[in-house]
Amino acid sequence: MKQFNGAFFRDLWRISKPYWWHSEERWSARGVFALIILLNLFMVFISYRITQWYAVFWNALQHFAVDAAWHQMLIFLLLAASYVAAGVSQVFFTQMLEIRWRRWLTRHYLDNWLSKSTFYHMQVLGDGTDNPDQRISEDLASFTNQTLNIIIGLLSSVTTLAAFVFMLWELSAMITIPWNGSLYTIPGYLVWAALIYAVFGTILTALIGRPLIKLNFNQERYQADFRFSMMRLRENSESVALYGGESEERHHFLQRFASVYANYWRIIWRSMRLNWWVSGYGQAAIIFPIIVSMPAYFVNKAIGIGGLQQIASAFAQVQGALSFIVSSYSSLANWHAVVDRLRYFEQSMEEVRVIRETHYQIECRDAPCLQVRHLNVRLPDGRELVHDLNLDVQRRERLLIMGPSGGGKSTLIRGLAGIWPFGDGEIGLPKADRPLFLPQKPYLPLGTLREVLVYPFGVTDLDDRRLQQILGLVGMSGLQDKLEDSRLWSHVLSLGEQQRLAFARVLVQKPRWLFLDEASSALDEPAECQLYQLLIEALPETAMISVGHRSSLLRYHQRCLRLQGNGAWVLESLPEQDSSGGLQPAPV
Ligand SMILES: Nc1ncnc2c1ncn2[C@@H]1O[C@H](COP(=O)(O)OP(=O)(O)OP(=O)(O)O)[C@@H](O)[C@H]1O
Repeated sequence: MKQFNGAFFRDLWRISKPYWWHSEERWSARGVFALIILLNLFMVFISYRITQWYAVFWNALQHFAVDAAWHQMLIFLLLAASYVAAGVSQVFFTQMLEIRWRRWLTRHYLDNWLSKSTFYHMQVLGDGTDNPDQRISEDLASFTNQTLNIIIGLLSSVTTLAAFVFMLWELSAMITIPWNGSLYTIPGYLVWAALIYAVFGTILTALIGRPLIKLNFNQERYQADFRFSMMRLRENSESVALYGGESEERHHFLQRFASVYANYWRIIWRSMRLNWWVSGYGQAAIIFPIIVSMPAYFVNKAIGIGGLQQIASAFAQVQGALSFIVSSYSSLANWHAVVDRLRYFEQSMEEVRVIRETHYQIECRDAPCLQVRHLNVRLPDGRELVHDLNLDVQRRERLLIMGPSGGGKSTLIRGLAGIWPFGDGEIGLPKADRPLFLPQKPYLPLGTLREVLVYPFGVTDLDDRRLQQILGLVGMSGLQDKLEDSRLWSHVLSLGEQQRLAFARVLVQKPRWLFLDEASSALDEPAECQLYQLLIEALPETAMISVGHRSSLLRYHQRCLRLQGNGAWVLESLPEQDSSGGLQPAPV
């Protein structure tokens, strides 16, 4: 699997194609890429000239030609300055292309991950992709960086090869090898020597370095798991502190870190073997061309020091290009691992999409009110939580959903929200109205209190005075002067206070259709009643569908849907509002 075979290149193409083929940036990206290639060609040309320069300069030195040597120094200055300018520009444009590509890919992946609640379905379906956040934040960065560097490196090697093989071939003609009293010339002798040297090196390096691909892949995964476990502690710091679960957590962290540690040792041993080989191979490359040209220098004196220098330099270029894979094996291994991880991530998003399309058969359509027809809600294993539900909820109407714990109330709400992928039937809602769903644990985004209040729609026509008034109404007057404060609100506020903020959100956004999934469960009964009363008075047009356990909620609703947990359900209408709380529901 971990080979640079057709499957790898197909994956690489699949990840790269949208940007280079379809994106709105494709032309500018191609233009910058072409510029990088041109700069590269220019650099190869300069290298070629410098290699020729070696011969002239060293021969001038050998013959004590002072003027010629100084003249060559000047030429070298010009060549070196051009090389440096081209090199710096090439790095600049490569980095520019890299960050632009990364920006585009990040948006693209975020769109796919966030669209149609894919992030949620990946979690619900227990999909195997670990740490999607890391895929998007880190792997995309490595992918763009490594892909560009490796491809540009490869192109550079090919052009270098093309230029220097020719030179080396010509230089080979100068080398004659004495054998059995005669002198022999082998056409392309130096090219063959470089080829054998590089192929031999590449094969051995591939053999020694191949396990690094899997090891690097695992290392990233273990590190992400380790980091994720600590992130969970941060999120649940209070609960862990209250449970006194520190030693258990510590044990858990160290267990995860043990995998990081053990795998890293494997990488160290494997890298050490590889480094022995790569370093030795690199050192030998300095002396190897001199050894193969020695007969020409010592035996038949066909070349001077200049020729020897030129051969060494040209050989180094050819061998360097041929052994591109040799010198960058570990980055190729990393690259492979990054491409694999992105492919798994894409594949998981795709699988979730397919499951959603095959299992999710709830048709959502436009309707004058909430209309539920033949709705079946199931668990992933096929067990039915709600069977053949038929129900209409009109504007201004309020429905309470009750039932045993684990009976499927929240799952039904998820189904009504269109995010639960297992079920079929029909749900109608007025398309123009944006329903608001309040879960039991309100989500408070990072940002100012104002941003928390206007989440998720982001805008409000209400001024500060009205927002402060709303905060007062939901019993959060202590926050009235903190609209611009940016804090980790979910950590600062108690669950009850967070639920009060969620009610404030309802008053800010005034939805026509409001779904409350135990949205007041952390409040005491009087506070819960007060908030319900407030909503009913402030939003008389709004239809409310609540999930709750407390019978005190019955008085705020006109009907009650009781789920039995085995698919069966009963719809009851409730007597008119009774402030005494003594309600006796009557079956419909
Ligand atoms: N992602 C999931 N995969 C498998 N089963 C699930 C998943 N989510 C929920 N369930 C199961 O679905 C059943 C109904 O869960 P749900 O949260 O809807 O119950 P509930 O009636 O809202 O319970 P409670 O009153 O305790 O909040 C439970 O048995 C639960 O374990």
